[in-house]
Amino acid sequence: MSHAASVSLNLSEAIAAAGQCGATAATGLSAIGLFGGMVSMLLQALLSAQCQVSPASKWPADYDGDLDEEPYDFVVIGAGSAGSVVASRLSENPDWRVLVLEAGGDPPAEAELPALFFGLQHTEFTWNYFAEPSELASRGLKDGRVYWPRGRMLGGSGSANAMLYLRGNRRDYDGWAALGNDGWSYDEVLPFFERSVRAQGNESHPKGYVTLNPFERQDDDIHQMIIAGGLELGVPHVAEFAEGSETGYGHAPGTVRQGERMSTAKGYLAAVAKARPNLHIVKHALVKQLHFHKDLLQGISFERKGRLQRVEVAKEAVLSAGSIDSPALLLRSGIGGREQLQELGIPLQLELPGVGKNLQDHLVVPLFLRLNEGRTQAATQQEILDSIYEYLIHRTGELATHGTASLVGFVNTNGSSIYPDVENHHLFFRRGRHDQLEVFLRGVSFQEQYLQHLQSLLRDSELLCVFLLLSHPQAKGELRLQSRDPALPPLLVSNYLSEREDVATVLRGIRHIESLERTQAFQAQLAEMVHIPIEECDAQHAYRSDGYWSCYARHFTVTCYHQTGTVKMGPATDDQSCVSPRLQLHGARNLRVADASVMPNVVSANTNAATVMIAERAADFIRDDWQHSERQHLKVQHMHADDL
Ligand SMILES: Cc1cc2nc3c(=O)[nH]c(=O)nc-3n(C[C@H](O)[C@H](O)[C@H](O)COP(=O)(O)OP(=O)(O)OC[C@H]3O[C@@H](n4cnc5c(N)ncnc54)[C@H](O)[C@@H]3O)c2cc1C
Repeated sequence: MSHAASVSLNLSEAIAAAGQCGATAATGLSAIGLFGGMVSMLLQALLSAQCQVSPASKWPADYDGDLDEEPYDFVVIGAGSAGSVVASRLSENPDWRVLVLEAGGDPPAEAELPALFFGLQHTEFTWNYFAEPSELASRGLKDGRVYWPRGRMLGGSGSANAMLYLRGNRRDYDGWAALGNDGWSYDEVLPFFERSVRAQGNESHPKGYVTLNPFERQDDDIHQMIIAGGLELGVPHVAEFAEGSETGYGHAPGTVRQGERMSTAKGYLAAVAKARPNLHIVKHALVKQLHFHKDLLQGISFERKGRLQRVEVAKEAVLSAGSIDSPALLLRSGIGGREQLQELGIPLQLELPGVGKNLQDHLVVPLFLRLNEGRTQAATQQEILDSIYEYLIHRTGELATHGTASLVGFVNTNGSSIYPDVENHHLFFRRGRHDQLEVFLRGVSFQEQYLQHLQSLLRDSELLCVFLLLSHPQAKGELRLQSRDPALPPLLVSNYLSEREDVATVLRGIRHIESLERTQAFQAQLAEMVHIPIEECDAQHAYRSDGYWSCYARHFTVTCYHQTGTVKMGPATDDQSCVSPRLQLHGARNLRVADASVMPNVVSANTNAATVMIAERAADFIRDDWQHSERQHLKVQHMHADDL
């Protein structure tokens, strides 16, 4: 980031003078109009550049035709990370009519700018879910509840996420296969990862719809400090996470292109929708229920513009509403544990006790380091203005990236394996960027007194927040319905830090960050762990003792937004599994689930890449099954003809 301002414009004075300048320009006394014309051209260019960030033409049209005419071959519920992929792949066959029902609409402009992704939270573009309060975790958050947003727009959470592209570790997928999920080992899923993306620097890769690129690098001194600190502790610097998430510090590529987000809704849907009359996308369509006759899904009802509608399914439906809404929709449709459904008075359609169970998430304990106290320049208003101009006109600069967030550290805190047990993300706040810190801390729901304390430090220091993420949580949470009324959100239980092993791993992760704090690289930037005053922890424990850090972790337990596993994949012999290894709902003939909810165990990395891979696999299974049966059908017809 360029910290030097080239022109010393006093912004407040300039704004105050603007009114007077307008009056002078109107009377035309002190200008001949040439310069005024140039300024007006600039203003028009800026306004038009603003409109180009997310114009409606960037997104597929909202289908407004008659949905009752004939059944759709395939109906995909949710146009998120996974649903967009499934719908795009299925509609490659021009003979198949494909319908997508998405509860949200087009993403707002803010979703396009990598730097603003936290700003989407707590808005109408997110499902604003909160987990239940717990004695064991998240006590320093508002109402003691951790906020679990999911994207509610085309692209789903993939339009609200931090765009980091990481596949997870070979061992994750081999572990899925070992649970009886044939075909899901790392070597078997790798081609589906490759199929989904255009590799970095390869704009003409024939397979992938989603482009990967490095994030523009800002705050290079901070990147170097973290990498050098890691090296001092023996954690390697990894040029590329070649085989998923192996231990080391390295830069993750982003699902980003020329400074703009590249969600699957953009890459897979918008890119093809105009050319595919067999693909219909209906926005603001809130699916309410799945209708079965015995084991056959026949129709889907949804609400749109205040009207309840129903669409019929000829071949299959694919549920891609994400790890919270997919199980919730199944439960509302009578698919789940018998007792829970009976309690709510929902008629049992299909007994699948695993629906909503096995909820896994990467909990995060954010730790703050104060840097360069008293010796760093505060960000100026002019730099902020420059960054807006730079983004609007060139799609580069501070707004085209999220600073240090792309620098990821996978660490094994036992030092005994290359399989990481924690992952670190890094969020850097320059001195004076109270606006950025505010958006972040409000996003993660910090209570006001903690927010104010951190804000006060930013007056004369920089802050580095290390997002300490638990890679393999032993504790599992749960999703239940609190009512059959779809207007009421499901009840979410995080169970964060309810297993001793998880607390122990978090403690080792914190010790790793303390060791980093003591390295020469960190000391050169005057790094010092922030002691946030927490009454309960300070009263009961010596600062930095194990007891203190456990107490700290139980106050500041947030999420990395990786909820998974609530409609678990597994063989029919596992009574907690909900879908087969071909992603078919156990006990139903024509319903598949394809999204992050099917992961039997959360991968040891951020979950978007794995979700896209799952969706590619789902489309492949469907194509295989139906093309095979259509070929069989044709063969039978031909045989009949020959017989005649
Ligand atoms: C803030 C945030 C940051 C993240 N950062 C990263 C990151 O940097 N890297 C990474 O790998 N992962 C990241 N993740 C996680 C990743 O984005 C998700 O794992 C992934 O997007 C999940 O995809 P999905 O298809 O399962 O669900 P989603 O993408 O959430 O899609 C579900 C879709 O279904 C729609 N829907 C839900 N209910 C209904 C209904 N009843 N009717 C109709 N439509 C419905 C939703 O509106 C949504 O569009 C992040 C997530 C969040 C929220």
